[in-house]
Amino acid sequence: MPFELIPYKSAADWQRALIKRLVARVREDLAADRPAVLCLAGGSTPLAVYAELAAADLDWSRVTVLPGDDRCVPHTDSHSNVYQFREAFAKAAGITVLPITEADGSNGLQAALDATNANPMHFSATVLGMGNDMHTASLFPGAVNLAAGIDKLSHTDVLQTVPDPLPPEAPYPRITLTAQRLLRSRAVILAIRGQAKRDALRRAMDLGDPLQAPILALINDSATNTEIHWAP
Ligand SMILES: O=C1O[C@H](COP(=O)(O)O)[C@@H](O)[C@H](O)[C@H]1O
Repeated sequence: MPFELIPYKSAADWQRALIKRLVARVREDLAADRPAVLCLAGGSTPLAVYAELAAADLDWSRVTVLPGDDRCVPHTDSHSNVYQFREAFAKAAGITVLPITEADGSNGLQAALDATNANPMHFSATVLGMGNDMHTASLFPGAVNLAAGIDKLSHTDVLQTVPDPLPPEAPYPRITLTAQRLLRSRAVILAIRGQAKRDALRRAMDLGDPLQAPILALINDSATNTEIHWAP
């Protein structure tokens, strides 16, 4: 089954379940003496989850987190996903937060290549978000290189991209992990909230075309059971 939709009655239930799932994934990898690496969605939806996850009783010094995509802005800018992760995980003593963008906000690929080359194995978990336009990570409908980003046979892990049109709330070029890299993970979790995102998911399924609805490349993968966690 390519995906499983898990609805919650409240945001609090959704948040608790996501934290439990992520803690379990990290504990399992640490117990097996594997590196624990969480590839995480940016944007606004999951930030409260990360802030509470950071208080979990884990050996954070053995955990790495990196964004699945980021905006090409300086790391001191609050639109930067890595800036938001550093704030959210401030309580997780010893954690490594890896950037995939350049600190000065330029659109180079070196940081992304360093982050992915240093972590070539399966992620402990990939957490995805989704925009109302059905983009996930920075795989945007209409981007000129979207086909390369969702090609499952590609050996490319990271891409520079420019959303077209640029979203008004974050009008920046982006660096994104590709679909095949995001899916190389022991758990693929789409974490979304609100009716607009549920409607967008329904629209994506009706369209049936990942070039129009990139989220489909991540939830309709025959080799992956993507968990979709949704709350109002
Ligand atoms: O631009 C982005 O948007 C999506 C969705 O963000 P949200 O604010 O609607 O939760 C996010 O998943 C992605 O990582 C981010 O860079």
